[in-house]
Amino acid sequence: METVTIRGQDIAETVRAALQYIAVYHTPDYLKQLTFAYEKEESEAARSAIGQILESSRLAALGNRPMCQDTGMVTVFAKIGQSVVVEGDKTLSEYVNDGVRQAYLDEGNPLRASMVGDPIFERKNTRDNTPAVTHVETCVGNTLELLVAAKGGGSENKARYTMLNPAASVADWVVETVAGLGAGWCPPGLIGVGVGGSAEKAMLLAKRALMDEIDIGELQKRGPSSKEEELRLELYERINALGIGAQGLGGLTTVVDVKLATYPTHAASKPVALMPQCAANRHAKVTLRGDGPAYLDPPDLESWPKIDGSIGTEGMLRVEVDTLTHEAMQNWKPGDRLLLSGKILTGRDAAHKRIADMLAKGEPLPFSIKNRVIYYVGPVDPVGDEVVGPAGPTTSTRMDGYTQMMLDQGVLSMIGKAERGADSVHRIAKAGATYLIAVGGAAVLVAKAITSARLVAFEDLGMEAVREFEVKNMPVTVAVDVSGQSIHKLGPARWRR
Ligand SMILES: O=C(O)C[C@H](O)C(=O)O
Repeated sequence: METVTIRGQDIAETVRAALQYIAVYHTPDYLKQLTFAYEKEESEAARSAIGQILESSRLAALGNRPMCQDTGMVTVFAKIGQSVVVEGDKTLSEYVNDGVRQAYLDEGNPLRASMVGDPIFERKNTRDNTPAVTHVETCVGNTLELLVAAKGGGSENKARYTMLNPAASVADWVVETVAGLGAGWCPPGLIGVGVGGSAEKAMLLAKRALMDEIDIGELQKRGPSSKEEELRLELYERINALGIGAQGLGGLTTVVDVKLATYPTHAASKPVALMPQCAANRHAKVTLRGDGPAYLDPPDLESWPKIDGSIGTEGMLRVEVDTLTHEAMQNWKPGDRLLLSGKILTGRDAAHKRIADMLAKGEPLPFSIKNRVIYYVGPVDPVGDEVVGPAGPTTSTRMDGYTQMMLDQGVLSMIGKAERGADSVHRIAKAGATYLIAVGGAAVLVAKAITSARLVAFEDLGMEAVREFEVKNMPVTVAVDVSGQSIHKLGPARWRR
């Protein structure tokens, strides 16, 4: 076979372009299946959440801005032909990292840098989203195939693994595990299941499977032709019957597909990995052939579903957060939809830890939390005339350990996504506070409600710094009310089948 030389800088450029592309455009198969889910959804809350995700996706595509504020950790599956020579003085992974750096620091459409260099101690943001996680496999041939993905932290955090006994049921473990995941992985999405091989192989199988085309609709129509397909259908039905629904609000669709990949394994083993994929389903395949960088064709922007994903403000309670009191929150009930206006503070993982460290040392905080509303968010940097880039909520359970600390500081209400832990719910109710949710995955739409943003503290934390947002009619839903009732318990219980 003829040897082909592929320039390292073409690899970097291909990765750059692919990352910019997938940050902005949902894949057509996901859009199609999500639109189908939207059309058949009977739960009003879940239908509204899906509508907001679809509308936000359209705005992202039209405005060339990221569909989600979490623009992900880059994962690349590279398949390199044995007759390929990579020209340059760096490794393939280093060229991939060059592409990541260029994509995330793009001036026209900067993506959010989420990677921290040292995962245990300092956890300092690398500021350019490097490094990527690159898996390289060789094959016979003279092309380089790159499967480029950018996976959000919320769904990656819900990856699970087990070693089953050989006779145990894969389906039962998967369904039970999904039932216990909560909504931090931002359903409706996909579940990838990898079975077999060794422990690490099963994880890779599950992740790689997520990037196969969404085809459950066709599979349902034509019927299964293998045991694997039967298992996919069973999982799809059983997971959706759990009633978790969009954002965990309770509804008909929790997964838009279930992907399965298998590999031979040891007679004593049955490794099973479960990998959720959030609504920001971002991946693309590009092939380099030695004739320059590979680019993806721009999608037809007319092909985005024209649904009424706008927030119908009818029946929604307008709330002025600057004058909000405990008494005013007494009448809020789980599921109530509010439009917030006024000034809210932002803060997420690193800011909460910084606050805790300062309080432990007896240091004064550089801002007051008393009677404030805090939004768990790490926004994308703004461009042009934006005041802030896409700014959807992050998973609130990670802040559960700080709930009492924030309540002691006088916080009135917290905004995030997904359920709170039982202990947090109890503490929130005891303090007469509340917990609200915005729609994860509708980051562009949420950002439209933010009219100004200013840095308040902890600038060194990058996207995790504390900011003050002025919002106008920011749509949120009451998730935990002052009596400790939770929409994430009530909703799924109602829609479980
Ligand atoms: O980091 C974020 O902004 C969100 C994160 O992906 C999450 O879902 O919790």
